[in-house]
Amino acid sequence: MRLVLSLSEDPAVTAVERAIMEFRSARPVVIEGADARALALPIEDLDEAMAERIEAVAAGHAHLVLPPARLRRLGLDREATGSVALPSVDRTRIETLALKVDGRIDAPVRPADPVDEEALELARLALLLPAVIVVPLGAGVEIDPVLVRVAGADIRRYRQAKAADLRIVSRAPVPLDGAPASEFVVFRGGEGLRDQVAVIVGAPDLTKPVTVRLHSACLTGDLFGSLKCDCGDQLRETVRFMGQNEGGILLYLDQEGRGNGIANKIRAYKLQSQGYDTYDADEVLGFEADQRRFAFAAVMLKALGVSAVRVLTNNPEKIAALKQAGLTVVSDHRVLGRPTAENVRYLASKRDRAGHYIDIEGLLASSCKD
Ligand SMILES: Nc1nc2c(ncn2[C@@H]2O[C@H](COP(=O)(O)OP(=O)(O)OP(=O)(O)O)[C@@H](O)[C@H]2O)c(=O)[nH]1
Ligand SMILES: [Zn+2]
Repeated sequence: MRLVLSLSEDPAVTAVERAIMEFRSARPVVIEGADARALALPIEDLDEAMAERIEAVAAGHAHLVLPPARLRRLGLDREATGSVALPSVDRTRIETLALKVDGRIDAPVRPADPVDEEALELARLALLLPAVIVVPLGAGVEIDPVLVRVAGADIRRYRQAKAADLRIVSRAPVPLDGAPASEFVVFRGGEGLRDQVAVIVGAPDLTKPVTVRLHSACLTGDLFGSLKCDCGDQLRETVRFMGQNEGGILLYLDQEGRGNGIANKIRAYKLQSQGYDTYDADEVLGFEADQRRFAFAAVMLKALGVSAVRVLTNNPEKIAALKQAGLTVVSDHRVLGRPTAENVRYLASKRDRAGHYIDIEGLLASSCKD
């Protein structure tokens, strides 16, 4: 007997979510493109045994897919994803090409196929290093045991499809220091099915522009008071400001490490300890300057009944994203942390390389007076 249980969710989305989980577990998946199929495996956690097994299937036809940021670091002038042939699945060579600071390109770089791009997107969605081994599969070739299969087109559509798919799963009052009348509202869904939190401070009047902040999670700064960034100060200053004024909504977004994940942020911190600045360190790892998308944050605000906002941020991208999503941005205001010996270079990089509105000289002058 065969029973059919039709899943309420979109099967295309389900397939991508299964594939993300396989990637996070260091298992390969099969990506089915319009006219090609390929086996794809992230390079993170590639052990000798898996390398040998991939080698047996690849028979010399594997290639390593690298994003443009990494190719630039390898000395190429490129704006597009590329792939390098792997005559053998050699872990040391793969690591050098994908990760090492002194890596240099040692073979021709071919333009990426659509399947290559989709494999890389899957690695990013899984918060892994953006570097993937791809083995084209000829027509009729089947792999045993059966691997998770996913359509490349579904991977491409996933982020956008999930951005608006958020629902409230729980809410309760949580009195905060300086803002006793606060409520936590937890949303679930979006990219990666993470939990995203809206903290409603006080009782903002939703018929007027509401003070809001989109705050990307920073475990090191928010929780441990790391001196490397300004996040903890910004978080607490926002709550204090909202508590003392007409209230507001703080979105605490699960976007650790500018969306790269905590593991990649700590990899980047290691590079920073060797002298790279915040954006160069990310580039060594293959990440473009900022991976974050903020459209889903606007969806959360709208779900809470907000239509016009005053934004607390120094980041022009956040302001643009809220406008793009159809919210009325009435004004934007700076929210500044304390400058420290350890974070001043980080702040300067954000100002100089990402156009953040940070008056470092003013900050330093005012912190000297204190
Ligand atoms: N990859 C990477 N992420 C970092 C680094 N330092 C801090 N972050 C992350 O950067 C993000 C900063 O978030 P926010 O404070 O919301 O954003 P912002 O872009 O600085 O904008 P505003 O604070 O609103 O002006 C957090 O996710 C941090 O974890 C770093 O050196 N590398
Ligand atoms: Zn931080």
